[in-house]
Amino acid sequence: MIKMRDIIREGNHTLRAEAKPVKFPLSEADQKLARDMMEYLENSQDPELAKKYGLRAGVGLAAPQVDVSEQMAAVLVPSENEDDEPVFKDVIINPVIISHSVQPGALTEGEGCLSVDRDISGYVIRHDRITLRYYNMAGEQKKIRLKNYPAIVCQHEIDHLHGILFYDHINEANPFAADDDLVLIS
Ligand SMILES: O=CN(O)CCNC(=O)c1cccc(Cl)c1Cl
Ligand code: NI
Repeated sequence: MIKMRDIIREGNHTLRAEAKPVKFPLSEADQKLARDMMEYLENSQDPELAKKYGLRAGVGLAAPQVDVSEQMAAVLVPSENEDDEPVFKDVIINPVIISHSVQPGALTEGEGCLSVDRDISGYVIRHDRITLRYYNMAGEQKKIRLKNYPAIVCQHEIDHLHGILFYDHINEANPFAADDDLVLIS
C-alpha cells in the first residue's frame, strides 16, 4: 500500500517534470500503480485507516507524486452524503482538457497538496467547467464534462502531470484577488 513516505515532496525534480504518456495495454506495473493510487485515496478518506497509517486525506493522487513520471492520476471525489456514490471516481490516463469555460473557478478554502508540506493560502484560479478526454484502466476513451469541485480536482491532478503545483496559480501580489466572474466553490 502507498504510505506518506512514498510521496515525494517539493525539491524532488519529478514534481516539476513533464510526465510521459502511458502506453496501452497497461503493463502489470501500471495496473498495480493505478490500483494502489486509488486504494490510497480510499484509505485516506477513511478516518480510522487514515489515523492507523498516518495518511493525509486526498481526493486525487497523480503518479509523479509517487515518483513515477507517467500521465496517470486517481481521482476520488466523495459525495456530501457518505451513503451516496462518489461525485467522480476513476483513474484518468493521458488526460486532456479539450475545452473549458472562460469563467474561472476556485475553492473558497484554497487547495493543499501531499507533495507540499506547508499551508499556502489564496485562491487557486482554475477553469470552473472543463470537458475532459481521458482513457480509463480498460483503455476505453472517455469524454466527460465536469464543473465546480470535481473539475477543480481534475485540474489539480492534470497539473501534476505537467510539473505544475497549485500555488503556481495563486496571485502573488494579492492571493485573494477575485474578479467579479470568479466562481467561488465551497
Ligand atoms: O494531488 C493530489 N494531492 O496532492 C492530494 C492532496 N490534496 C487534495 O486532495 C486536494 C485538496 C484541496 C483541493 C484539491 Cl483540488 C485537492 Cl486535489
Ligand atoms: Ni497535489
